[in-house]
Amino acid sequence: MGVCMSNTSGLLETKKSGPHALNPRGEHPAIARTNVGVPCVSLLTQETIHYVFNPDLVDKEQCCFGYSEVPETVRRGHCPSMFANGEEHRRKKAFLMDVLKECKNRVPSLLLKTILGHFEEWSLLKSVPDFEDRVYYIISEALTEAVFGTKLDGRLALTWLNGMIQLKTWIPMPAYKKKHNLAMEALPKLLQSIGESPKYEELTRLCRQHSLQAEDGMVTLMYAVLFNGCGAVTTAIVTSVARLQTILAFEKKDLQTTTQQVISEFGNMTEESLGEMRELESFLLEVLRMHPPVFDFWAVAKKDFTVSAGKVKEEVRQGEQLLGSCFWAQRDVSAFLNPGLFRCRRFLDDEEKKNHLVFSHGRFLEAASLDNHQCPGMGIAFILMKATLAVLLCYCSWDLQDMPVWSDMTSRLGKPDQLVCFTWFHFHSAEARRALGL
Ligand code: HEM
Repeated sequence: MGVCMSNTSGLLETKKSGPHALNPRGEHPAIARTNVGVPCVSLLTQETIHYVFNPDLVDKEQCCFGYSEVPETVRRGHCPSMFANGEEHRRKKAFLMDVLKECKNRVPSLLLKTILGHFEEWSLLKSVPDFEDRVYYIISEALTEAVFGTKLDGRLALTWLNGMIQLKTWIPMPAYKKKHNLAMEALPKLLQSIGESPKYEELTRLCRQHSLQAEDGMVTLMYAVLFNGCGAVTTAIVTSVARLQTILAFEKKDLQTTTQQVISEFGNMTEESLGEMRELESFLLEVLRMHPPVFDFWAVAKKDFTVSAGKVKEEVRQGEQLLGSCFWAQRDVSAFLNPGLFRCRRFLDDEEKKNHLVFSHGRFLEAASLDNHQCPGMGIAFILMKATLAVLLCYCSWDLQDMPVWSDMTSRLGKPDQLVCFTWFHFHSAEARRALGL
């Protein structure tokens, strides 16, 4: 079961093969000892991945994802909620959950307003080569306006995001270093905009209520919104647009018709009407099953324990790194028939299947809480993803530059290998405004 490899060769293999490095012979092990840049015990099935979610057994390593890290220079030494443990995590998560709860009902209308403005602008362009970045601008403008009362500069936010993660290696990485320097320069500008935002006083009051220093709270919130939130949502939208290209024509037509029916019935896009778009939801869940934006969940054993899967057992020692592979757990044949096949209606035909999704750092149907690291932004994420895709499906036309192909490169976060670009884009703006009562 053990694979002897140095950190450097392990890292290079992981960079080359992504999650396939964990399953090189296609044997689908439940547990594997390997080296992906650091030695780790990887957990690859529905049965074993849950050990990585158990705070009684594991802790988060401060600001590290196994072989990579978020250096203190891009977070002013503060520790975002997803890397915090125990009491610090509880305080930070409680603060974030309060903020997200307060702003959620503003998200649909702010998003639609932002989408209309951007799509009208895209329509005037000859082509949209930077489609991926432009989705990030839409999502971050809408979400930052909901949270801070003013939109933060999307380009600055993306510069910060793109330079945040650094590899732990001696190999010189000039491209990473350059992005890191740009991210460091973006950070004070973003914090300044937040300091001048209409909601700043209210947010710092909330920080005090949760015993957080203002800057600690703001960096934590910025990370949650721009990294956890906008990063993952943008990726899922881009992957969905690529997937729309690969499904059968009648399946795409069905998605369009059923979404259009809901819009006609409600005449708007609110949490309620979005909740009725069940075909679109099943399509999205299938995108997130096959192409989760976060492939790997990392943790460190805080005591010795045994991981078991049927007859297979592995002793884990305190201090060892664990890697829960969301990518493989969501391709586990014990839960999903033909897991390598993209099936739009998989979650419509069988609702129970949702229990086996773990892309939110735990069971999809289990709520986020102060005692777990599960994503507290799922409600908002589905509003953002469904509303954007509904407008794209019902009121836009485009052509992709390349037929999407997936070799599951970790750096692409679930998106196809090549950048997703439009050779042309048209937005039926008047029709959209009429249908949505805008
Ligand atoms: C499809 C979209 C999304 C996916 C797939 C996703 C997934 C995840 C995952 C896997 C984690 C755990 C990361 C880890 O601990 O290693 C996480 C945490 C988190 N997410 Fe999301 N997320 C999404 C959208 C959002 C949105 C829209 C927000 C905010 C509005 C958000 C806020 C957070 C926060 C604050 C955490 C940290 C939780 C904690 O500290 O316990 N996420 N998310």
